[in-house]
Amino acid sequence: MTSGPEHLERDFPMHVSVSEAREMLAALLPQRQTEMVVAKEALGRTLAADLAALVSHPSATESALDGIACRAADTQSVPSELRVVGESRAGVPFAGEVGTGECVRIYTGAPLPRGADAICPVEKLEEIDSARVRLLSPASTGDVRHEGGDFRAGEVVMQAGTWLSAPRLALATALGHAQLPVYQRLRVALLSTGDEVVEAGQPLQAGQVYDSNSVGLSAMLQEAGCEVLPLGHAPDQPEQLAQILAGAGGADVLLSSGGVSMGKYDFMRDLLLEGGKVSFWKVRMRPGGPAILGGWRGLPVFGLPGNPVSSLVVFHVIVRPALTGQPVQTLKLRAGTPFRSLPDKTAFWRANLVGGVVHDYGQQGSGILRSLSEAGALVVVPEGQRVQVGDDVDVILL
Ligand SMILES: Nc1nc2c(c(=O)[nH]1)N[C@H]1C(S)=C(S)[C@@H](COP(=O)(O)OP(=O)(O)OC[C@H]3O[C@@H](n4cnc5c(N)ncnc54)[C@H](O)[C@@H]3O)O[C@H]1N2
Ligand code: MOO
Repeated sequence: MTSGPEHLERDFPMHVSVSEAREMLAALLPQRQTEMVVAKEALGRTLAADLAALVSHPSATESALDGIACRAADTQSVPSELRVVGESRAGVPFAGEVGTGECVRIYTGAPLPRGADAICPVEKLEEIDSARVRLLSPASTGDVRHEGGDFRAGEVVMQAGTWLSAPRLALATALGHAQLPVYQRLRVALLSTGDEVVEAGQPLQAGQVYDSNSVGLSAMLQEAGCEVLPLGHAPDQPEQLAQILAGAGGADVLLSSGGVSMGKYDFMRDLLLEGGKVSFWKVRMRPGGPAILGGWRGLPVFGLPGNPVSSLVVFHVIVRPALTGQPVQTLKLRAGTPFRSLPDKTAFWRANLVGGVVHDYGQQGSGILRSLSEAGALVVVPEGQRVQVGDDVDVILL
């Protein structure tokens, strides 16, 4: 007869789908208050309100190039000659009006003078003398940036729920917001488990491994805008594990790695199965299948598998989207090598892009740590599918 923890009487689902796992984790997270944060310090946070532009961009109609501003109609037959009547530079606009046969020297970002509607870049100009230029090609109205052409004052440009990447922080600042309404950080307690796991910097005996998960996961949590409460490392002893978890007060959720699969010493699993509450155990994915979600004394606990590759993949496709509310972004790309999945598991293959085509990274074992850094992408193969060379596949960029 088969035995083991998989065959315990249970009141929770096993082998949930990746999207079910994500939704169940998100459902255990607390509703968060909002706060105002200086834009420079809001990297990775989530906007709690829509942001309308307080100003227009560009704030005035301006030149996109260094050259001269003139009337396009004057330059249709080339070469053409124009009289230079002044200069407009960023911050010091030309006060007059450009008339027929006239031009103004202008620089990128400088306001377009009245009367002018086109730009000719310096590369297409010859200086006849200090007051006259010859145009070697017609001036273009396309090199004028119109006031509000990017966004107009009052326009809602960023939506509540947007995750604040570096470019989005720059945009929020350009909209005129020095402080941003964001959700408070989730406080995530982080724990590594396993007798063989050793903190970096210590000597390593045969059979031991450095605690790479705590460093990788901590960095990914910070990128996701979370506050990390490091709980260090727990040995394979149930009492000590319970004691460490009891010290996670103040956390919104605990993220652990290791001790969730089928082994005798997988105590994170036992702690939740026997003394806690389980929302699900095992996800129909590879790598990452043994992940477990539950609670311990009211604290939501997500147990990642110990294998660093598995924990990275689970973090990417389940944990991060649940913590940030941002969907996993996928691209459709052409397969340059075959990929496949088992009938009951979505496969996430480490892969690389070569000339826009996606290739299998090579060794796919979840103990191959080099793949964490050397693979630039994950190819997603839904349950029970075979991908042939030339087929389109969903790809997540890492
Ligand atoms: N009989 C079965 N055995 C296993 C199954 C199964 O279904 N049946 N699942 C396998 C899969 S898939 C995975 S993934 C692993 C996950 O196991 P655990 O979550 O219990 O993880 P551990 O056994 O504690 O460790 C696995 C592996 O990862 C190394 N590790 C652990 N923590 C860290 C860390 N913080 N930093 C770096 N490396 C770490 C650990 O030394 C092990 O080599 O189970 C399979 N077994
Ligand atoms: O699926 Mo485990 O997560 O292979 O290593």
